[in-house]
Amino acid sequence: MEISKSLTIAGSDSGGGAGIQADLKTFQELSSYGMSVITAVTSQNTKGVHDVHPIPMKHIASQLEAIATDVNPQAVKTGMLGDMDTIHLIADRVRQYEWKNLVVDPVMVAKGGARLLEEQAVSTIKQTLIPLASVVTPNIPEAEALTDKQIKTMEDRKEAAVLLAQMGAQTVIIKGGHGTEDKVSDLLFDGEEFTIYEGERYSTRNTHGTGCTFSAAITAELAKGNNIRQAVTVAKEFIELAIKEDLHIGSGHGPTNHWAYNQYYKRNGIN
Ligand SMILES: Nc1ncnc2c1ncn2[C@@H]1O[C@H](COP(=O)(O)OP(=O)(O)OP(=O)(O)O)[C@@H](O)[C@H]1O
Ligand SMILES: Cc1ncc(COP(=O)(O)O)c(N)n1
Repeated sequence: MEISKSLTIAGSDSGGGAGIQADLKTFQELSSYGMSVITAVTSQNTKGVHDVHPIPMKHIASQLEAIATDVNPQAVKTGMLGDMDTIHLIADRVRQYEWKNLVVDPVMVAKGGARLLEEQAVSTIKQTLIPLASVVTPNIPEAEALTDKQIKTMEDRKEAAVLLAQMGAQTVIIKGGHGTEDKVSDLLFDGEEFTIYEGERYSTRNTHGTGCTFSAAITAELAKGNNIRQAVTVAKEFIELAIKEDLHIGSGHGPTNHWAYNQYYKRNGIN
């Protein structure tokens, strides 16, 4: 059996809850071999982002090349990209290396409020990365920034999803973590049909890196050859358990529990 390989192109979170660290933990838990291209090193903990060191463009390019010339991933996700030049470089290399199953998580602002993408680069994501995306996974504020529309109701979310599909994404998932309903609902649009994934909204501060973890789980499942709906079903279960069975690490917004999914199945005697 061929081993599935997943690549994340994102920022490092020294606190271990989001970014590259959340992605690699998720790939590992879902049995996909994880690789990384680091775009920036953040000094970060559960209380916030304290410093950001962007990786020089030349070195981002050489990380991408090192992977492409040896071990090709079956699925790739992007997270924190920082600026326009980095986005252009990544879009260029994804095309050049013919990488398929691109999951674009358009990370813009950290939970604590620090900007992880310069404001002018939002339009670069729209123009260069979304047209290459198999899936784009904005949260509600990111969907508003990408479509220039306020999102209050489910109808607004559907309109935004259609606009994002018109920009070229094959599938759009607008995540509902920032919504105000009692239940949390993620909206999927595949260009034809809408599907709402509704689940319990857990009351916890430990939601640092939920978006990174969710998109990484989709990536790992696509790398294994699953289709998008199968991948989202696993990713929803993975993130729900990771939030529900939280770890209480740090004194701010703690990370999610990346091993909860596998522990749940072990507890229930399923391997
Ligand atoms: N309190 C919660 N209870 C249950 N599920 C949640 C909760 N918060 C978020 N989720 C789920 O987590 C996933 C990520 O959603 P969210 O909207 O929080 O993304 P995000 O804002 O990009 O995350 P982050 O910026 O923390 O990485 C979605 O599947 C969403 O439904
Ligand atoms: C390197 C990196 N990537 C992504 C996030 C977003 O996660 P959150 O919105 O939970 O802070 C982050 N804080 N840091």
